[in-house]
Amino acid sequence: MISFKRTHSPKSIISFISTTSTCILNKKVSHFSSVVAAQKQITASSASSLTTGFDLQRSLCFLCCNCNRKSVADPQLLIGSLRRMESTFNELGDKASVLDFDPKSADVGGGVEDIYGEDTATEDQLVTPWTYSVASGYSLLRDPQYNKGLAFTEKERDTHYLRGLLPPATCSQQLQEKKLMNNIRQYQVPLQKYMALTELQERNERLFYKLLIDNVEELLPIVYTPTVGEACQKFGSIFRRPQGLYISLKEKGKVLEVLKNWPERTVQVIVVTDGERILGLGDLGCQGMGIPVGKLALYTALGGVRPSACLPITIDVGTNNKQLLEDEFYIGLRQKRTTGKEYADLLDEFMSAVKQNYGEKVLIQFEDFANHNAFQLLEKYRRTHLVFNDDIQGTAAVVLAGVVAALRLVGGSLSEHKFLFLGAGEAGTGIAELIALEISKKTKTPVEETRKKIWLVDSKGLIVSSRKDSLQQFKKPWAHEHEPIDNLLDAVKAIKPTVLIGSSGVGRTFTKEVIEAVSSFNEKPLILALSNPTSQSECTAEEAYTWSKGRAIFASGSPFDPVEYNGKVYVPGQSNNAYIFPGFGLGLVISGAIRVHDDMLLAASESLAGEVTEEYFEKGLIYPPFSNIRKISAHIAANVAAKAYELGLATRLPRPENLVKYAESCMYSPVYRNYR
Ligand SMILES: NC(=O)C1=CN([C@@H]2O[C@H](COP(=O)(O)OP(=O)(O)OC[C@H]3O[C@@H](n4cnc5c(N)ncnc54)[C@H](OP(=O)(O)O)[C@@H]3O)[C@@H](O)[C@H]2O)C=CC1
Ligand SMILES: CC(=O)C(=O)O
Ligand SMILES: [Mg+2]
Repeated sequence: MISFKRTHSPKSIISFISTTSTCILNKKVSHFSSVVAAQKQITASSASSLTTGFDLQRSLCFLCCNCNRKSVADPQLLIGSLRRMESTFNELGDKASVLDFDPKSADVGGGVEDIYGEDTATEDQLVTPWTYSVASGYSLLRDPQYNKGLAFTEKERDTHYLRGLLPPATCSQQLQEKKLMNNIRQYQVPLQKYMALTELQERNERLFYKLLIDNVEELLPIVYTPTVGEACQKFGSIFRRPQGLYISLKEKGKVLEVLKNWPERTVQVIVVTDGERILGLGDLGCQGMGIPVGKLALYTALGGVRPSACLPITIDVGTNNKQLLEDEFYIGLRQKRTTGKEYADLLDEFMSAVKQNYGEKVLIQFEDFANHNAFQLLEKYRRTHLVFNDDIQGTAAVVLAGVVAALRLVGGSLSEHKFLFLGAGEAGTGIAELIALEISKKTKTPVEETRKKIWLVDSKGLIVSSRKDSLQQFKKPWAHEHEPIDNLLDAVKAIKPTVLIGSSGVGRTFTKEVIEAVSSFNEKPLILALSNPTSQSECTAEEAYTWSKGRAIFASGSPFDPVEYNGKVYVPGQSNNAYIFPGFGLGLVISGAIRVHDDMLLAASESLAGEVTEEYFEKGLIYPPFSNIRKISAHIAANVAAKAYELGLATRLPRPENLVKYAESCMYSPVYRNYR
């Protein structure tokens, strides 16, 4: 048996960690609890030495005798590491007591025999799924967090046992990026591009993020809407390796244990879905996992949150999607959705377990829950957890920003405009409420009054007071006095909105008649078709420009190409919460915020609106391009953090003086690190 004793001093461990990169364990280590105390002691005594970016807990686990890790798959590799570790310590002046290790006493041999009996085991014999414990050599190439492929330098190839495992050529990250973009551009089918990018993410994480950051406008439609929608629909067929954590009804009573199976301990942002309202595609059950994975990729690429600090989660409570239940490749529980107490209990267990495992400051972003759960979950947990509903709150902030920016083009103040929504769910009522709040704050008018400028249409028609008793709770504030109207066109004619917003999840509902009607009483109608993916957009960019005779100011949830109309090129903007949530989350993380407050949403929105400069207005754009998004996210983060400090909700003290600089300094960079 190989065992280690942690008899050396904290100083020597720190020195070791910063000088022996081969001792970084791979992600499969699960014996963390025994090293937490040691970590605390070491962190306290030598915090300033911890600048290497290595994972201290993982490295310590390697050294900890309590772990009782019986073996590793390649003893020779381990012995090599230990020898170098010994000499490192000796060089540093720490003597022989550093390591109590005798390779001769190891009960594992080397060679090519089936020493673990895995190959010869019969079906009813149990085998142990051994894993490499040292990211070096072959395991380093297989570790997406550290793999650099051909970009490993000659020296790194020597130091990390990579000789012969790679072809002789070396190349830069830039060249790798060029090659990959060439490859990706050759795929004609967006889903193939999605799969190629997923494969890259699992192979070489830094290269994946470098590609995404440097080519954000080209790749966003692949890793995000619209392609991610198709990926979720076909998730079972294209599923290769799990990318997040699946918590199903089977794990009831064991959710904390499931969370502990996740290899990373320092999680800052969780995006969680139960898959019931995936974009405008409905209930995709467990296959909704593509959404948390995609959103968190944007957290890293657009907002600079470290990938290891991001955790995608799908809660599988069944699905009511008959087609999926009958699909042989479906990856989720094959049962109808559970509701009521069983659902609430599982969610409650999840929320408690997250807090217990990751503490008070982990951000839980609810994503694509159906509205009958989404509002209740937000209401239930917003006072006890750091929770944020992207569809309700993130969308609200992004749309408010777009509308405020558009005022520069259409004129008037926010309170002088009249809003009509098609769709009165999470997005619709969330946006409506934030607009009403902003007007209320700006004009010092009660929000009950400012709501009267905003009208919503749902599947049954205009929301009016005579329907109040039968309305869901979140619709009731919008039940104004008016005679019933059962369709959008008549509602447009009666209300005469200056701003028309689609959040119904139903495509092609802004018909020619609707757009002509709204254009008949507005010089420049503001039309936002928010529903995703592209197939569900209330209208296309071309329809908006053509039917309004080039007068509409248009943005959509999923991207559309520029449109030429009457010899002029119109560039549609993308009104998507992706502008907000990465920077918003970063702001919460860097300030150590413990709760989300509506004023933080207003702060984020104001920051985004402020990024729209004259050059974009001239093109009719009401959002800045995504190519500037990291700078935009840093500003949003700074504004959100400033608000958190102002409200007394920030715990990271003292407050950094320059929050923009601080936010930028916290952002993850995907440029390769050099290994010792
Ligand atoms: N661009 C962005 O950033 C975002 C876009 N979205 C998109 O918005 C859409 C809606 O999302 P969300 O609000 O969460 O969904 P919800 O299910 O909460 O709300 C949908 C609303 O649309 C109404 N509706 C459905 N069909 C019709 C119809 N034929 N005519 C009129 N109203 C209809 C529903 O009416 P009823 O209540 O009567 O059933 C409901 O009020 C989705 O496509 C989603 O992708 C969402 C978040 C962000
Ligand atoms: C963008 C988004 O969050 C949605 O469509 O649900
Ligand atoms: Mg969403």
